[in-house]
Amino acid sequence: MRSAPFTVTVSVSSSLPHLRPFLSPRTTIPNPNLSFRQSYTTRSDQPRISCGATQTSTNLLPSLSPEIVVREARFDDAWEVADTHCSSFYPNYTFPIDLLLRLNRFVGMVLGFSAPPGCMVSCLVAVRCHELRFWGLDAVFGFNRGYVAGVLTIDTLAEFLPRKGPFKHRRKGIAYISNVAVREGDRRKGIAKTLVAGAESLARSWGCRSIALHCDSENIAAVRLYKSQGFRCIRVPENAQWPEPRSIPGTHFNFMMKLL
Ligand SMILES: CC(=O)SCCNC(=O)CCNC(=O)[C@H](O)C(C)(C)COP(=O)(O)OP(=O)(O)OC[C@H]1O[C@@H](n2cnc3c(N)ncnc32)[C@H](O)[C@@H]1OP(=O)(O)O
Repeated sequence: MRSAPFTVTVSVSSSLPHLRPFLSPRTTIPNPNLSFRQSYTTRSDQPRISCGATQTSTNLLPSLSPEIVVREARFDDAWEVADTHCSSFYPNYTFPIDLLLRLNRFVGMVLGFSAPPGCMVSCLVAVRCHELRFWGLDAVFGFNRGYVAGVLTIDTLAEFLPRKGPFKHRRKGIAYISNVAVREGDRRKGIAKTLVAGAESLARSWGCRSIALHCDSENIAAVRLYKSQGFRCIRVPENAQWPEPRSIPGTHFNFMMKLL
C-alpha cells in the first residue's frame, strides 16, 4: 500500500487545559466540546487557533449512523489517527518498525505542521461509538468515547497541483484530499464514502470550487471509491511535470477531480 505524505494539522480540544496557553488571547471559546482547527493566517506562519468555521463545518459533516460519526480530529485522537493510518498503509510491518512508524506519525500530529498564510489543513476522523451504554455515566466520564475507524486529510496547500502563471502562484479554491484510510475490520461499510462527503462539506465551507486527489491507479478499491463519489480522472499531459505525492518509484497515479 502506498500513501501520500501525511500533512495533518493537529486540532486541539479546548477542553485540554495544557493547550490553553497556545490559544491566542483574542480567541473566544464558545463551546468547550468543539474541536479547534489550526488555520494559518499570519505572515510568520505561526499557527493561530481559530474557531467558528469549525462549528459550521461540524454541523455540516455527515454521519453514517448514530454509531459512526465524522468530525474533525482532536488532540486526543492523535494516536488512533496514527494507528489507523499505519495499519492501513503499512499492514505488513512488524515490531519494532510498525511502532516506529506510528510514533513518527503521532509526533508529527502532536507537533503540528507549518503551512503558508491563508491555507487550511484539517484531519477528519470517523469515530465508531461503542454500543455499550452505562446509564449515561459513559458520557460523564468519557470512558465510552469510541474509537477512530477511519481518517482523511484535507488541505488547501495545493502542493500537488500545478502552479499558476509566470510567478508560479499557488492555486486557490481547490481542496486536496490525501491519506484516506479505514481500519480493516471496518471496511465496506461506507466509512470512506462518508469521510469523502465530509471533506467535500468542509471544502465548500472554505470557499473551494473543486476538490482533487492523487490515487494509485492500481488501488482498485480507492479508484472505485472516488469514481462512485463523482470524481473523474484528469489526463495529465506527458511533459507537464506536475508535482506528485512521494511514493514507491514506478507508482502510477490517477489525478482525480470533482467540481463542488
Ligand atoms: C487519496 C488517497 O488517500 S488514496 C488512498 C486510499 N487508501 C488506501 O488504499 C488505504 C487502504 N484501504 C482502505 O483504507 C480502504 O479500503 C478504502 C479507504 C480504500 C475504502 O474504505 P471503505 O470504508 O471500505 O470504503 P466504503 O465502504 O466507503 O466503499 C465505498 C466504495 O468504494 C469501493 N470499494 C471499497 N472497497 C472496495 C474493495 N475492496 N473492492 C472494490 N471496491 C471497493 C466500492 O465501490 C464501495 O462502494 P460499495 O460498497 O457500495 O460497492
